[in-house]
Amino acid sequence: MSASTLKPPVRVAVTGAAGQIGYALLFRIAAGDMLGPDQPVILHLLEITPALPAAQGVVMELNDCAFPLLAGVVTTDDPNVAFSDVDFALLVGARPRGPGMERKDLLEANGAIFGPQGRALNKHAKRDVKVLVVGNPANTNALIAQANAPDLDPRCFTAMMRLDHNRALSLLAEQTDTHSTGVKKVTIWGNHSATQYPDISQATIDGTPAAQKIGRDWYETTFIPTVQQRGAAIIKARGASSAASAASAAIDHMRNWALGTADGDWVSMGIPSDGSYGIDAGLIYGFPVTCSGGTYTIVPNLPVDDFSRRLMDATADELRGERDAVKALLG
Ligand SMILES: NC(=O)c1ccc[n+]([C@@H]2O[C@H](COP(=O)([O-])OP(=O)(O)OC[C@H]3O[C@@H](n4cnc5c(N)ncnc54)[C@H](O)[C@@H]3O)[C@@H](O)[C@H]2O)c1
Ligand SMILES: O=C(O)C[C@H](O)C(=O)O
Repeated sequence: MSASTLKPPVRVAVTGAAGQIGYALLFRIAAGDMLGPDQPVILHLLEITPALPAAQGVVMELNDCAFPLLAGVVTTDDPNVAFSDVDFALLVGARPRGPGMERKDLLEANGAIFGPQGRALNKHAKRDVKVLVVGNPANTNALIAQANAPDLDPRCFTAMMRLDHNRALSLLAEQTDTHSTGVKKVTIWGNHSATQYPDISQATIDGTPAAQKIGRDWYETTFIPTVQQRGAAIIKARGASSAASAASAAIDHMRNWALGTADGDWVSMGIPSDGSYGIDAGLIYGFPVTCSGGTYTIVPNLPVDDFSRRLMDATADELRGERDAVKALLG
């Protein structure tokens, strides 16, 4: 692409830039996977002070790739610098869980990171900044950041459900011997946790309702728990939490938010509830959404049967409990 067909650069902040997700994410953003082949980016990397030398090493490697779309890199340990004028912010920097832990066990250690970052975004980011929280527990960390950014539209803050969504697509494709691109209209409701509800009641597989292709028993006893527990299974297998697949999901989430979703399908995003589907307004909850023109819209009027209602309410209950546990951090 010639320089004259490129858009003006946008600023993309990534926190935890020296971590394992950061390492899988930054090169793909700089290659244009997130915002397209005509969109130059200036990366703003935030790390804690002791990790700055490692972050500098990542910058050396970014430079060594000579990416045509990389228009600059800012590296800092100061959120006020990192979030200055940013159009996008991917909040990854936080502790990962180890074996035997649930993601909410990280609330105390990680919750404290997101208040100051919310305040810095409030002061310095573009007013239409798109924020994706990846650091766990992602939904409640997004709530903390949002609560500390009262001058930004609350809808600027989202949490990542896309890894769960992609896991569900892939598992359904494997089970029905097709490709994940043939699987549409899957929803991950609720929390990015073991209570999430991977719902295939509206899903189609190669155009046929999923319920006609897979048995109810496999759905309830294998599919749902496998998607819910996939993060723990990766930790067990790798000895470290998912990184490349998490980075890929973050790219997918931001690309769809910025550039739109495909006709005839939707994606799952953790977004502030507007009360749709009986979910308390304000909770950062996974919903089915379509995106267009840089905004997301909850898919309306889907039927909810008793089975779905029970699982949607259970994951909302967990989010309410997490919100109550961090009351002191909510500004
Ligand atoms: N939402 C999801 O689907 C999903 C998927 C995978 C991992 N995660 C979560 O993402 C987070 C990061 O995972 P990882 O594997 O990259 O961990 P990691 O330990 O490899 O990297 C985390 C990085 O964040 C940095 N960091 C810590 N505090 C920071 C702060 N205040 N500001 C900036 N940087 C800071 C650390 O120095 C470290 O370099 C974890 O909380 C993990 O559980 C979420
Ligand atoms: O499971 C984890 O702790 C990491 C991440 O949230 C995942 O789902 O892989």
